[in-house]
Amino acid sequence: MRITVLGPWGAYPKAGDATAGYLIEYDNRSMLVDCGSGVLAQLQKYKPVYALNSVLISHRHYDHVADLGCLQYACLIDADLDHRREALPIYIAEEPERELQFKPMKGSGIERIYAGGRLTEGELEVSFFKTFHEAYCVGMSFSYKGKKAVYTADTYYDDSLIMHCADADVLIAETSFYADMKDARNYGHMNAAEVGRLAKEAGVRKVVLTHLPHFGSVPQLASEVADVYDGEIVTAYSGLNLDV
Ligand SMILES: Nc1ccn([C@@H]2O[C@@H]3COP(=O)(O)O[C@H]3[C@H]2O)c(=O)n1
Repeated sequence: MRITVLGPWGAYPKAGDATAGYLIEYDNRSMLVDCGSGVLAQLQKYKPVYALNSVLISHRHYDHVADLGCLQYACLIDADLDHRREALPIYIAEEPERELQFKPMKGSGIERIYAGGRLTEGELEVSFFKTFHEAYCVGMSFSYKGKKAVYTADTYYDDSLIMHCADADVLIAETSFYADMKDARNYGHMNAAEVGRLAKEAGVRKVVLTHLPHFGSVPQLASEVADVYDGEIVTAYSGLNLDV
């Protein structure tokens, strides 16, 4: 599978860029993971919106869903133009007892995903695990032909994340704060030292730092992760390809 980063920023996009969004391509299929601000514009650098087969949303914070309504409009227009024959399934993480915020539209459908759940699409298996954030949020583990990629989505550090990330070929980890931000947990996020610890304890082969902060010096994050973790470290940017 090939993962392309569409947006590496937390909170809001830098000029011309995007917040959380990842394109996963496998077996001639395309899955969008998170749909933050600017993601639709980034996506279309690589393929038309009607080429998407499914969408997964980790949680309903704006920097992960800001472009979702516009994505639904694109599906509506594509359906009217006959570019899209099947409704695009949009899977949104939400607690079982809560109503889903987004409503289906012509061209797209809305379905629920939750921690402990699974989704199988061809040879791609996705399992969802609980993360620790202000909104209900799921991390995602992708298995394809013996390879494993994990996306933490938004979370503070918790030892329970280790088993979900264990032995991943690639860990895409939110790295919202610098190592000296000891109370990252209070914001529902990880600092760079905690990302290093997670990558090390889980024994992952490569860690990709994402959900990047708008302050400080972003390259410093990788050196702070490297103080703890010996494997390969890449700081995400829009257009980064990860072949897993
Ligand atoms: N003191 C703060 C507070 C918040 N933030 C960012 O704002 C984002 C709000 O949505 P989120 O998904 O919880 O991620 C937060 C941080 O990236 C931040 O970078 N610094």
